[in-house]
Amino acid sequence: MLFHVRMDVAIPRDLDPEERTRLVTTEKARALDLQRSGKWVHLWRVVGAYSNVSVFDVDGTDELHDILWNLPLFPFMTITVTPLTEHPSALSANP
Ligand SMILES: O=C(O)CC1=CCC(=O)O1
Repeated sequence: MLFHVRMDVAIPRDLDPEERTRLVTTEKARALDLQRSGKWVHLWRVVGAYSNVSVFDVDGTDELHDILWNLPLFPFMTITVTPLTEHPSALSANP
């Protein structure tokens, strides 16, 4: 199943800088692993915001929830999930 996910990041300004660096570094490593595994299909920065829009290809809502819940920056993100299905006018639906 495909899901569009928007993540708006808000790390507290007073967070210890070393902890901030550790979180961002581990988040990046996790994101790269998930992209290599094929679960995190797209990862785009939203222009002008500390936000991303992503597409995940996972077995279902439980797997997506587990992935998002375990992201290092999860405590500092507001996450909006939109399930996707093929549009009937998409090229992929009209070979
Ligand atoms: O910077 C972000 O948008 C949050 C994030 C998701 C994956 C990553 O490496 O950073």
